[in-house]
Amino acid sequence: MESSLEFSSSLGSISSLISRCRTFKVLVIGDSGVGKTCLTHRLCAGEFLSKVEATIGVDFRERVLEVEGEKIKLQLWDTAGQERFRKSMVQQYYRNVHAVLFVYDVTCPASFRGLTAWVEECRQNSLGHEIPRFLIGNKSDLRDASKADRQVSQELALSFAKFHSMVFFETSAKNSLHKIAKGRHSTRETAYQRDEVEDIVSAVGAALKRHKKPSTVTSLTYSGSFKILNRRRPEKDPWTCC
Ligand SMILES: Nc1nc2c(ncn2[C@@H]2O[C@H](COP(=O)(O)OP(=O)(O)OP(=O)(O)O)[C@@H](O)[C@H]2O)c(=O)[nH]1
Repeated sequence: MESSLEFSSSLGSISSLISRCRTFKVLVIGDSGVGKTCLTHRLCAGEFLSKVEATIGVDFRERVLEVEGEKIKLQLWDTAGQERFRKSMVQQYYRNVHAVLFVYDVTCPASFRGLTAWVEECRQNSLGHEIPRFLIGNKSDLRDASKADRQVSQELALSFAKFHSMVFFETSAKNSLHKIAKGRHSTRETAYQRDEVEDIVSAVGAALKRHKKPSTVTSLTYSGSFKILNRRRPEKDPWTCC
């Protein structure tokens, strides 16, 4: 008897958790090859995806997090960067979006210039200015001071972000830990600051927590990824960036 009471009370707490968990659709857009798949995988699974193929249509990934005592679920829509793999789905991408992540590659100025077209696509699909927007410069692990003139500077990205009312982050899906040199002479004394990718998750979560029109989730919370399309993927084009 005691155990069945325990069972029903734990069922009760699970159902209250389910009914209280709000789901937010987060659209991830940017040129092909900037690292949207790797970044969303890192955001949800906490690791770098070493083998990737071009996204066809959309891949979904989910991350549950707690913000100020409330559990919320981010449903990340990892969209295709290549026009031929996205054109039939654009309207679905923009339906009921709660936040947008604009991703570019810091080592590829063309992908930064391409952001203007992504902003325009949002406008054409009637994305309101109240929707939180985040600008993410990915692949910071590939920054090379000797090639600064061929990379996207943080100052330039920051001014773009300010102009478009976006919150700016520079990160790496591969290695987002900041190195801090503690000693002058010893490389072994290198320490690491907190994970930037987690900072992005927290910032998105905090912005969405304040969102006025969330949807309530009706399924169990789940952290992981799943795909909408099950078509065979073609070989990924070689990255032809700057
Ligand atoms: N060094 C480094 N490589 C990365 C990083 N993120 C992604 N990559 C590499 O960049 C390439 C493209 O990554 P994807 O995540 O497939 O790019 P995408 O934007 O999803 O591309 P589409 O699906 O075509 O839109 C792959 O070879 C990744 O291994 C990063 O932070 N650092």
